[in-house]
Amino acid sequence: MSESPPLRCEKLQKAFGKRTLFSEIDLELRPRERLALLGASGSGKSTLLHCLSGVMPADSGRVWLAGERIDKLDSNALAQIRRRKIGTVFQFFHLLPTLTARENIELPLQLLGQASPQRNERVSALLERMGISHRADAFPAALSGGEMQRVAIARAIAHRPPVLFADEPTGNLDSRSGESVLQLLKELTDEEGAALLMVTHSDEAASICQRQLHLADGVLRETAHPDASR
Ligand SMILES: Nc1ncnc2c1ncn2[C@@H]1O[C@H](COP(=O)(O)OP(=O)(O)OP(=O)(O)O)[C@@H](O)[C@H]1O
Repeated sequence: MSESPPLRCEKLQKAFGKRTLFSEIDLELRPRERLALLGASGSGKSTLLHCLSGVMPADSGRVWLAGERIDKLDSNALAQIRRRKIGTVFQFFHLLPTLTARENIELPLQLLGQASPQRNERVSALLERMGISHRADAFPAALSGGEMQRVAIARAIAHRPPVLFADEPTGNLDSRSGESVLQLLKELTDEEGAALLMVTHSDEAASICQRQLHLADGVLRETAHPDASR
């Protein structure tokens, strides 16, 4: 049996008041694929990401996460699916300030009821992989932006979701930390077999993706990648 696409939507439509941001959006993310979503400020990129990740209902259309249709679910069922099937990385990290780096990464595993020894093993391996083992017991306020984003990426992927969403993951980092965070995001999605949908304004960030889509006037257009082998 062929693998379900990690993410798929058909005829997705969203308006705010009289302004239709997009309509008739069809999109399929292939297994392990990284896709960049580009477009001018205000074109609706984040709104599309929110509709695809189940944060916000679309006005109409259908969305599947790893083969499960999510657009008609009640909030409990949706929360359960989102917990298992997606991880999200934000521009401003969104770490819980009262938890240490280790505890932030552990949280999604706890919510899924994973036993403590497996949790510890997974979190230690991720801390090591992200090069932040020495910061495991630090609270977010004591971490640099780059370190916070590494924790956030580890947290997003800890439960091995088939799809990661990232909204401007380097938007709040200097260029050097941004570059190393992108490299880690690329390597980690490859190693873990996760697909990635990333909203970005940055060509550098888009260059880690095999596919680039531009949203303009409510329409998605694919642009050829200048270096598809990256
Ligand atoms: N909850 C909301 N209610 C009303 N209007 C909204 C809401 N969320 C977003 N908008 C409007 O929808 C438009 C698209 O917003 P969105 O954040 O999706 O754009 P974007 O392409 O991600 O922009 P940017 O690149 O600046 O982050 C904007 O005009 C915004 O003001």
